[in-house]
Amino acid sequence: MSDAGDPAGDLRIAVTGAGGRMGREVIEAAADREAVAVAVAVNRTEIDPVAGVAVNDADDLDELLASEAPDVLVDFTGPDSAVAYAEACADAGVPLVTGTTGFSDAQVDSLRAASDAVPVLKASNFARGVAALRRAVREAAAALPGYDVELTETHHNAKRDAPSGTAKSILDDVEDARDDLDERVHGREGDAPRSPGEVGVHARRAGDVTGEHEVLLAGNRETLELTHRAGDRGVFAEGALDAAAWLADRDPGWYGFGDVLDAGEK
Ligand SMILES: NC(=O)C1=CN([C@@H]2O[C@H](COP(=O)(O)OP(=O)(O)OC[C@H]3O[C@@H](n4cnc5c(N)ncnc54)[C@H](OP(=O)(O)O)[C@@H]3O)[C@@H](O)[C@H]2O)C=CC1
Ligand SMILES: O=C(O)C1=N[C@H](C(=O)O)C[C@H](O)C1
Repeated sequence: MSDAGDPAGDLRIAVTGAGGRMGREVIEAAADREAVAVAVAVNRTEIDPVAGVAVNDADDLDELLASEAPDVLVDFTGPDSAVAYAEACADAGVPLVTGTTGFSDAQVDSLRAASDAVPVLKASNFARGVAALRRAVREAAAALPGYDVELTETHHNAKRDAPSGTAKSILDDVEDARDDLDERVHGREGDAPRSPGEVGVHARRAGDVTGEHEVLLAGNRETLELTHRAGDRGVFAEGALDAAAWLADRDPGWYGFGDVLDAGEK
């Protein structure tokens, strides 16, 4: 399907949401990468080829997974479709990498159910810098007991879910590191004094900002700010392809991007 060809030995990926911001980025990153070929690309609505790759109707995904047998499917779509695609992967025996965010707890349970049949890797952020930010935040939160913590994320004006998936992952990290913090307060208005157990969460949507996450830790006479800024979506696409290459040969189970980084593999 890809003009780049499909030589034996290549990692053959399927891409859902091929017409989306991230789907396009993944296809373009695959075209730039040796030994990765796009075997299947689908989109919900009809679109022109992306980077020379023909894009099929997402309704035909089951058939395409059966006929093309890709090594792994890379999904950046929306929560409902990601769950449906996970079920398709489980039926077809195709490992799944999903970077989609905004899932409900029940939807995460559905993804986990698929991981009984195939390897499933879910990550709210495929930037290596965000993985480092999360480690730094865990360490700082544990090292600064009693300090107030506030998280601010900024994204482009077309982002649907708020707060971002990355913000929620960071908040989980903070709460793991600090037992005394257990109340997420989303913005403040009116008479809203801060209580000790809260973590403030602020979601900004503006222009074409790719994605920024800032964690502020403040005591009475000092502040610490830890910030990650994504320069472009290529950083996420590269991480997702690294994850796809790592996941293709794994046993069924539930994985995160940290597993890829811990293994030290590209
Ligand atoms: N983990 C990470 O590192 C990153 C995660 N993301 C996440 O990836 C997801 C996609 O982001 P982005 O590419 O910016 O979004 P876009 O809106 O640009 O693209 C979404 C794509 O998914 C498709 N889609 C959406 N809903 C459905 C549905 N119900 N059924 C079938 N197809 C659907 C759209 O199809 P159509 O063209 O028909 O609308 C489109 O192709 C978001 O959840 C975002 O938060 C984003 C960046 C990095
Ligand atoms: O929708 C986006 O754009 C992004 N979504 C992810 C998230 O929700 O955390 C990751 C990144 O920040 C970009």
